[in-house]
Amino acid sequence: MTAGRYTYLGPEGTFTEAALRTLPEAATRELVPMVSVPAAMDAVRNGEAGGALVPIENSVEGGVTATVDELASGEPLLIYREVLLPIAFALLVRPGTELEAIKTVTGHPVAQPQVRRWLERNLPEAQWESAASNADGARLVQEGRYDAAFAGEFAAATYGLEPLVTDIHDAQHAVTRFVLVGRPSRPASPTGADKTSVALWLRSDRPGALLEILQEFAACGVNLMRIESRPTGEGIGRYCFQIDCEGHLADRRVGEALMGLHRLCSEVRFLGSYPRADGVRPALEPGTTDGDFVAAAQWVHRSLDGQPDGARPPR
Ligand SMILES: O=C(O)C(=O)Cc1ccccc1
Repeated sequence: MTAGRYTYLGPEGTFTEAALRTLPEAATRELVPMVSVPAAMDAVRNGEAGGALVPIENSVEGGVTATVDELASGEPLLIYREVLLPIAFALLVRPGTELEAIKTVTGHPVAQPQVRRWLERNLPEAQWESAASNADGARLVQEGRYDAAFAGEFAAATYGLEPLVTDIHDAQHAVTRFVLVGRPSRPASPTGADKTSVALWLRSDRPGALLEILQEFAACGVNLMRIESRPTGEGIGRYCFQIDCEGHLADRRVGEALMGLHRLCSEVRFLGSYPRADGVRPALEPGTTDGDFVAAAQWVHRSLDGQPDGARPPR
């Protein structure tokens, strides 16, 4: 039963797997590790899996480009959930390896900026090589390709390694955000603490084009949580923007802002409205509640019907 299957960035022992296992429904699903983010997402596109968990951004390094680009291209997928996971790395080695013997280290490219200072201080001569994921780095150490890998301490047992150093993180409170994507269908109902993601392409390259987009959010009182630009591959200066904002598409202020984007952009791809992992409810600006938008629309209709509001003194 493929709908019950969830893929994730593998192999076994990634932070992504740890994040996936925090979801209650993971206990009843078949969890299938994939070799890359695109492979995990394509399995959903072609119906082999009902969902995929992939890393999307990190509080130190920013966007995970493979995920950001996959969401903007190919068959559309929607985000249904997000998971936040605090990240601390362990330096995993084959049993008996000592720190002085380490000449090569590996890990996911997003891991490197999170351990850079630790490496400079403790292994200044070691050569870094990127792996497809942190657990894949651990697998490569097991195979003898590298001397050490930065990964979750929990990955050690899976690959017959031992944690030589634990709790490595240059920045305190480093957090990675993961998203559960599925084929497009109705977004989950609003919870009051939601987030909405879109990808957009500007209609033309002219002064103020991006400002016009941002003004739509500002005018509707919608707070932005992430904005990222990615090259489209169509030439220097051609960008796709991805934006996360507070609120659900069903919230009037969000719907109005996105309608503005639809008018202004050559393309807007809705990437989902889903509950915020931190459960934080937005602080609304005066005049931006659902009731305010409904009252404004009713006022327009009353005016068109020849029933203006009660006599107000002219200003
Ligand atoms: O899930 C993993 O282990 C990954 O390789 C992706 C990643 C990279 C850095 C921090 C968290 C997740």
